[in-house]
Amino acid sequence: MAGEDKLSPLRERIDAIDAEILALIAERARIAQEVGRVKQEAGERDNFYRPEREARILRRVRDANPGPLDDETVVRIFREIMSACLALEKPLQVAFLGPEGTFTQQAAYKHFGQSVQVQPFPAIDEIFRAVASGACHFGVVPVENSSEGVVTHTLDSFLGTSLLISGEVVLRIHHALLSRCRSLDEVQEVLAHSQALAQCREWLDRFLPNVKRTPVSSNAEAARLAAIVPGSAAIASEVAARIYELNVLERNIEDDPDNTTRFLVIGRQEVGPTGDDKTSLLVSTGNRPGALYQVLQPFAAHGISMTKIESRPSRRGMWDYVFFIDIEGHRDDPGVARALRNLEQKAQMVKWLGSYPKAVI
Ligand SMILES: O=C(O)C(=O)C[C@]1(C(=O)O)C=C[C@@H](O)C=C1
Repeated sequence: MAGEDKLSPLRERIDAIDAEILALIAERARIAQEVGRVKQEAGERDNFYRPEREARILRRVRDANPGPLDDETVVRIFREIMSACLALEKPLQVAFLGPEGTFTQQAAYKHFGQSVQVQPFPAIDEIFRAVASGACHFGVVPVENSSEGVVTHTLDSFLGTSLLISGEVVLRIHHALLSRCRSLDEVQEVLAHSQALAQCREWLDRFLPNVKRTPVSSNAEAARLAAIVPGSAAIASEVAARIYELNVLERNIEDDPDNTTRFLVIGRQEVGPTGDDKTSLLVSTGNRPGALYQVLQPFAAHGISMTKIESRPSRRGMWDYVFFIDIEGHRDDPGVARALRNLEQKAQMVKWLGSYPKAVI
């Protein structure tokens, strides 16, 4: 075959490099096992996963990437190596909003790698319960979407929990239209989560204007139904198409090409500072004049930037609200610590929901 004589020496070099990579990965894995033994001897039972250390490693890899592979690709490769190393120390159980094939499952794998055991739960509050009870080490829940805003179920679940946020995951959301049908004109009903229906509204108005739209509990549930309800189609991910054996009738049907969802990782452990962190807070002020100003002022005074503020009913009475606030920095950073002390003097209640590394990719 043409060029074969030129390929052989290149392939020999690749073979030699693969042997070196394999030896180095094996050595890394043995050291991770040693780390696991040290943690065990120190009496750790559940604290094997160290998000702050992982974020530092992944940022170092991203910043040192010489190319030609892009940053996302090299981070993904190292993410998987670390995931496998952690599984040698202690396999993690991670709860996600199911069923199989949801974007939340993709977010869980993006954050923890493929070597964790993921477990689907049908509702957000069940994920909180699974983590609080110790049935799972961590949970992954959606918190906001760039076109649809906050996921109120998730915010409300923080009102009554002592769980902490240990990380965030940012995922680009690409919706596809999946069906057993062979073409768009056979489709009589579109099933999807209400947020996905809203995110694809312009596309649906244009290409399936007279087709019934039915909201269901998740996109993966829509895909599961589309496999058994004749004439139906689901809006879901291409991963769901593989799981439920559906045809991809159309790709990227979201109206906003930058459609992104942010997820939170919830757990029971505190995470140390990494130098590029976020802190989430729940603040209540009581219903008095200037309450919001009192909440914002300490951050402005200490030069802390706020990345999000969201108000929700407190469930304690009519017109009583709580604020969900995200700020830049870790609670151990001196500026953040000063702003929080100041805020505690002004607000009725300040609940720290966790300080955690910003998403690396
Ligand atoms: O440094 C540690 O504490 C480790 O356990 C090692 C390691 C790794 O593979 O680098 C694995 C899991 C932790 O979450 C962080 C890092």
